[in-house]
Amino acid sequence: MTVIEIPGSKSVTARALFLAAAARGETVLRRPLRSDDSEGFAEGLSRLGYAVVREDGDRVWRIAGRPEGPGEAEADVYCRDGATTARFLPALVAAAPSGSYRFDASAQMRRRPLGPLTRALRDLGVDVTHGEREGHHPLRIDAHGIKGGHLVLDAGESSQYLTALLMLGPLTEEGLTIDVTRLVSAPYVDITLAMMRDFGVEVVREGDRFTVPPGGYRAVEYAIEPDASTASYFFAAAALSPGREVTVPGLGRHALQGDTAFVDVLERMGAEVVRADGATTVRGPRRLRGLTVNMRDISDTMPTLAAVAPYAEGPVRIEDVANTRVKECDRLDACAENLRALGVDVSTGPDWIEIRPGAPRATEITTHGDHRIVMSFAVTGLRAPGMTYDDPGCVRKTFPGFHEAFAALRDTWAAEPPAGT
Ligand SMILES: O=C(O)C1=C[C@@H](OP(=O)(O)O)[C@@H](O)[C@H](O)C1
Ligand SMILES: C=C(OP(=O)(O)O)C(=O)O
Repeated sequence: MTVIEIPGSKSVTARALFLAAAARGETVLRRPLRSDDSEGFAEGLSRLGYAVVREDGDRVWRIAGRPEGPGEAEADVYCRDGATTARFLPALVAAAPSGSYRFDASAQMRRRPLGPLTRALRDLGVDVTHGEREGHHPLRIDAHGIKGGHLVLDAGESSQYLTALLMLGPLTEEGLTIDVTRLVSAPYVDITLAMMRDFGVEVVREGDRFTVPPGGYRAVEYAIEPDASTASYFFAAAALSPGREVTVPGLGRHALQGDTAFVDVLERMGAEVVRADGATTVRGPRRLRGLTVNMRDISDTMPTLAAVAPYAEGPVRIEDVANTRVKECDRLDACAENLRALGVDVSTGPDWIEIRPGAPRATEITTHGDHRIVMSFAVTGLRAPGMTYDDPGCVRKTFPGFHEAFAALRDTWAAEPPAGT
């Protein structure tokens, strides 16, 4: 059995930072993610005048909440590549009684949309000015408090618009009612609702309507669980390796993150999965089956599945993942491009990809600066040694130590025969 310690969840860390910043009192976060995305979020908070103090070798972050709003009346915030930073922080400052805040992001993040969110903020009376292109970074928020009210939101492109508005709700005078017309990545909204509850706010959900009461958050002590999307590479590595087992502590059957359901997909393909209270284990089968799977809820793990798919005995068809085209890169195209370069037969449509069985030959992976493309094809590389990447360092977005951790797993397995052989 190989035990892998996975760094903290990006999504949980970003929400915890938002909620802590807005809460009454001091929040203590244990085991936050330390990566480019979460550092960018914390840096953004510091720029806005919220204090994030690091302790215990950076394993604990203390945040002094400011329910009254940012400490700075004006600030420039650079959101790097992080969509949680680029979409959540404008919502955090929008309810401030006054202030002018400018946001910008990397070229990659500038290409990604946030129009439905900024339109909703305008509907609430916030002054939003887009710098170059409507619905994209850079942008400026001129805040003068938000009364609250009713919104209709299309979150069919990204659930992060809804998360941002839900977390903003308690900071408005009268609260918010949000009717959602479309929603992708729904389990991320469940994370938001569960964490808002932990910080003292109960959102009422009736079908597609979310009612958020006013009143603000309270500070708490909060332990961040390991990142389930990051864990997918290690679970996939086990699934590709007959007789090998990977156990991830801290991600058990009650985990918050929807991406834990990636192991259900591996199970359908033939892997053995054990879901305990405090850990999940995946054991590699002799053979992997092909399948057709809808990944709308867990689309960050689409590239992980695409990268192991050639080793299944039948075709793997992944459906309902149109929004992976507006992530760090167009992930459907990037997966297809790299699989073809490996010699694998692939087809794609507007919202699907189908991968036929093959025998990948190592190549240089074209990453498009996307951490998930690197980490996914590293898994393919377990059976096609010699893989290289045009930008291996882009893993820093969510897991700066990925290459070392993955090499350690490979070395451990190389040194000992698998169980049952
Ligand atoms: O809210 C979040 O933390 C996230 C929501 C998802 O995005 P979309 O809702 O844009 O699919 C996911 O892909 C992203 O990595 C993190
Ligand atoms: C899509 C992702 O990130 P984000 O949208 O938070 O930038 C991701 O981490 O795969």
